[in-house]
Amino acid sequence: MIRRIAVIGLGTMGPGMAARLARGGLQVVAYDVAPAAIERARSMLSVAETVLDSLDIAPPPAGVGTVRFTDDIADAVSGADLVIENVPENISVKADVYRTIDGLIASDTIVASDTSGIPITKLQEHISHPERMVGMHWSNPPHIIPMIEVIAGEKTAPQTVATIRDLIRSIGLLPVVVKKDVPGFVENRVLYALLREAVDLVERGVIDPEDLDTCVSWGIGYKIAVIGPMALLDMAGLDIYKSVSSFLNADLSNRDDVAPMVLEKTEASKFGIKSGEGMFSYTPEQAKALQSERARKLVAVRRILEGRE
Ligand SMILES: NC(=O)C1=CN([C@@H]2O[C@H](COP(=O)(O)OP(=O)(O)OC[C@H]3O[C@@H](n4cnc5c(N)ncnc54)[C@H](O)[C@@H]3O)[C@@H](O)[C@H]2O)C=CC1
Ligand SMILES: Cc1ncc(C=O)c(C(=O)O)c1O
Repeated sequence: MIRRIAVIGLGTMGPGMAARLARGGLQVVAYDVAPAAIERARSMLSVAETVLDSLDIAPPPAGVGTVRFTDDIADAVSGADLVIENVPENISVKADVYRTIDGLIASDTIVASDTSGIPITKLQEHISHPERMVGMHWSNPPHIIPMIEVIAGEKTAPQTVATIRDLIRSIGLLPVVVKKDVPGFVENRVLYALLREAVDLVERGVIDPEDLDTCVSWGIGYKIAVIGPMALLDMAGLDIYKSVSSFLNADLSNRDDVAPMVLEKTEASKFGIKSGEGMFSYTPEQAKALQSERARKLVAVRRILEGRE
């Protein structure tokens, strides 16, 4: 039974995840190596709680469902039934965390990674009880998107997968168990196929970035929220898909390295909203306004999709 959860790493993903778990009645202890990240996470927590209210996700009874922040990793993980690791997407950074917590947790504590796509089998090499390690891949923003992928590595015990799947269900979220530990799992394989083509089209001057977003959001995104890709094939007709894919697949980007446009921007520390500039530019005020506007729209769409409006 999972009651107490340690969330390790409070950057983009950690705070919303902590808020959503607490709303599900779990006792969360949240830790980051950077004091500034802890401070930022504290303020993000109340923003996420307001969004959870607008999704009508009822608060748990008083006394359960709390988030406590700590700057001590031993304090964070001691007594935890589940540790969710949310540190940067880098095997050696993640391995350091696993090594640090290895001696601090019980042998049956589950260690989940929110990795975007590092195979769980690789991460398991760095922990002494690999049967208790599992992928638990949330989607950003984690307090709003209900789907979470659950991935077993080669050494993950089936019971570990079942426990995490049941936990996700028990707090009203939607687990999807991925059957093979492939890089990127399923969500990011699909997303990165789309992003590779989108970046390539902008880089080749086929379309401007703003128009690319209009085309994809209104042409594909809006539709795909209602009709998934497999159902869409049937709606369009497999005969049409066969004809178009027979000439188009060979023309799609098959780049197997990072696009120069992305390398150029990241080398200039243009990471997107978090640094004020990426594909577009953002003042701090614009970034804040954009975040609440996006949350408001995602909540409205989700309420409709769930048949609550
Ligand atoms: N950004 C996204 O949209 C998504 C990211 N992910 C995955 O979640 C993980 C975290 O991603 P983000 O939150 O975006 O990263 P981030 O870079 O925004 O935050 C990472 C946090 O980890 C902290 N950190 C670094 N080393 C640490 C350590 N040894 N102990 C404790 N904290 C440490 C950093 O101070 C930072 O606050 C990555 O594996 C990423 O691929 C998964 C889903 C979506
Ligand atoms: C660009 C990008 N990369 C990874 C992830 C998740 O792992 C996301 C997301 O959840 O939105 C993303 O947008």
